[in-house]
Amino acid sequence: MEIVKVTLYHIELPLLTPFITSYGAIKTKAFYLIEVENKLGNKGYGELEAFEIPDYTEETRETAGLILVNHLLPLIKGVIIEHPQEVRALLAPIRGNEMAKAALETAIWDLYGKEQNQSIQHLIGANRLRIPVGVSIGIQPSIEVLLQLVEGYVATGYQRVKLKIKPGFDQEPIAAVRKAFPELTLMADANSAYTKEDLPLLKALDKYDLAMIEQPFGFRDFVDHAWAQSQLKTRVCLDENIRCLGDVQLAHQLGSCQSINLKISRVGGLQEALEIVDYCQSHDILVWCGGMLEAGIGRAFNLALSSRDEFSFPGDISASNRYFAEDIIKTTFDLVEGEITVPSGDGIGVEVDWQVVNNYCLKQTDYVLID
Ligand SMILES: O=C(O)CCC(=O)c1ccccc1C(=O)O
Ligand SMILES: [Mg+2]
Repeated sequence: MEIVKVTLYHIELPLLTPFITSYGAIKTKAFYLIEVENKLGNKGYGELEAFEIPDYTEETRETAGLILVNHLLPLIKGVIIEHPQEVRALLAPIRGNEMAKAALETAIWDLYGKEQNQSIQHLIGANRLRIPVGVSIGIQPSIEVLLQLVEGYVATGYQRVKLKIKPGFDQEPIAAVRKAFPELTLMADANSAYTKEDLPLLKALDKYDLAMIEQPFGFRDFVDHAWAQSQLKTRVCLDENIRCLGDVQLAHQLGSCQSINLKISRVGGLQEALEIVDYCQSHDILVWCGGMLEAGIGRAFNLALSSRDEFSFPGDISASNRYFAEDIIKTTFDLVEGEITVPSGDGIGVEVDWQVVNNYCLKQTDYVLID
């Protein structure tokens, strides 16, 4: 295939409730929907998931959009792409900027799947029809509110609950949720809110039988995480500082974690994600699918990836109605007995709902890649 046109749709979908982490609050899902078009006029879609503020990783929607347009598109202009696996090497001259790369790469996977009349799920060697999922819960104003929320999600069928924590909101909420739900698969995510000095605090969480604690320390740290993992009973999971397979290898060799939160966007695309899955499988690392509050296209990619057999631990892939009143695709992802059905149509297997896109699109820009 040859990509002859790329369109970016700047979309802002309101979130039903703000999502609050140790570092800030997200009130709307602002992103680019990216459309790639081949010579026949066939189209593929991806999402650029970088947030508005560079407080999760360094990229923002705005910087990633600029990198995509000014530096990535020229690298694919005029290139015949036989398989989406080739895209990563084409984009390699540009350092970092994983979310910009993932947006383009996933859109090309979708287009390739449509050209071949095959689902992404099938293309990546996965075949599970439904996958068990979990929910990630932001920091709440009180323990009572948190308990009510957890109760609601558990009653709805979510098979695992992740609680956001920060200094001052850790022991109490975890103790309370564990007491109310003794059997629940429960974990905590600190989004880098702690330092080495806080180890006693983290050690005190060992008694709550957490499945893991995600990213307690700095977003570029491997050494302190290794030290923490050696002191803790609870598994350490890394999120923010895993940007490529090499980071997973480094973490494994140093003993920085026993689990990886894998996000397609944070590692630069589906191909890198698949190689990370293989490495984790052969090195006894528990790999599971994380989330970026994805809208429908990104969520569909997460479902496809999670339908690989290696994903036994329920990921952060909630149903559409956990975040959105309206989504940009024609189907919704519903929770049925704690599971969500993986899309099976060609490519990513879901159709863009243009009426919704038009309602929430702030700006559309076309880039023509032929002279
Ligand atoms: O439901 C989701 O999409 C995952 C939510 C989540 O935990 C998260 C959301 C925004 C930024 C970072 C994170 C994270 O995994 O740390
Ligand atoms: Mg996280």
